[in-house]
Amino acid sequence: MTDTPRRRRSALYLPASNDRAIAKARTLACDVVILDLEDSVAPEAKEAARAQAVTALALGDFGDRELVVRINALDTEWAAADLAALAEAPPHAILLPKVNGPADLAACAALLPGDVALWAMIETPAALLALGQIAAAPRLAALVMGINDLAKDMGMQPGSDRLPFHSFLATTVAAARAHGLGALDGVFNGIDDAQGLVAECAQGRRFGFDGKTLIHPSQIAACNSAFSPGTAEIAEAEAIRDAFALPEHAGKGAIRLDGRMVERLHLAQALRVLATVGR
Ligand SMILES: CC(C)(COP(=O)(O)OP(=O)(O)OC[C@H]1O[C@@H](n2cnc3c(N)ncnc32)[C@H](O)[C@@H]1OP(=O)(O)O)[C@@H](O)C(=O)NCCC(=O)NCCSC(=O)C[C@H](O)C(=O)O
Ligand SMILES: [Mg+2]
Repeated sequence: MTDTPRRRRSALYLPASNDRAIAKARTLACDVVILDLEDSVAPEAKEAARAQAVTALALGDFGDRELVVRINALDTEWAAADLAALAEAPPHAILLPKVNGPADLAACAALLPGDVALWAMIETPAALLALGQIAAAPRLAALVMGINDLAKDMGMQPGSDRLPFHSFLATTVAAARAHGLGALDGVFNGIDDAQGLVAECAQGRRFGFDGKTLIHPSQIAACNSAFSPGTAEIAEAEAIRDAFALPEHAGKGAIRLDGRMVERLHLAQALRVLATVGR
């Protein structure tokens, strides 16, 4: 199987109130642009930000980048107007913050234009307890970690290894995989900490995320690199593909390759890696 899901290595948030950032996003190497109407926009700028998001979407020119708008939470005074405005210029997906359970997603989906997907932020304690039901919601296409809000609501101190979050990172990826959804890791707040970013991207990849949400253009290159297969991974995938293609391995489920067992599930994984790099 060589299905190639959409690449979502790097998803850059930007306040929709910031027109310079919107213009810049059209030139950046991120896979996803998330126009934020929520926490990065001050209450007094909410209406202007919404109007700027609609204008940006109508103008387009974002190339292949997937366009997502994070609206305000459903229990705020702004959410209904956000959804109504986006019906005029629909993005690829709407990201709903502060999701507590599947009812929030159903309420949002009922107001969405037909072909717009729904993404859910996993950033409340209630969402962690309802992950399975959230992930099963109709029209949902991706789960996005919200580490800052989780840390706030749970009184947690993430630390550089994010140890208190490990179980949540793993169960979020499990919920996404069980329902065929994308899974994006949370943001790294240290804009000037390049080493810390590299480490956290690598950690997110080990947990199985497709990519990471970002807050600054300077974070994109490291993130794209961390969530792309490296030279060794590509070479290994080619070796597995080539080994299973040998006549002596025809019809075998498991073979020996370089001193270890390789099964057809590894072949499927290898073919997916190769598909992402067009081989
Ligand atoms: C964090 C920032 C406020 C830093 O801003 P600033 O110091 O002004 O940035 P620079 O001077 O370094 O900017 C240089 C140029 O790059 C553009 N820029 C900056 N950030 C972005 C961006 N995110 N996207 C596109 N372009 C960007 C600037 O406009 C400058 O351009 P130019 O003037 O033309 O040279 C700022 O980076 C920022 O606002 N970042 C995004 C913040 C955000 O969206 N936050 C919400 C998401 S995070 C979150 O909520 C996570 C989750 O919910 C949770 O709970 O964890
Ligand atoms: Mg948040």
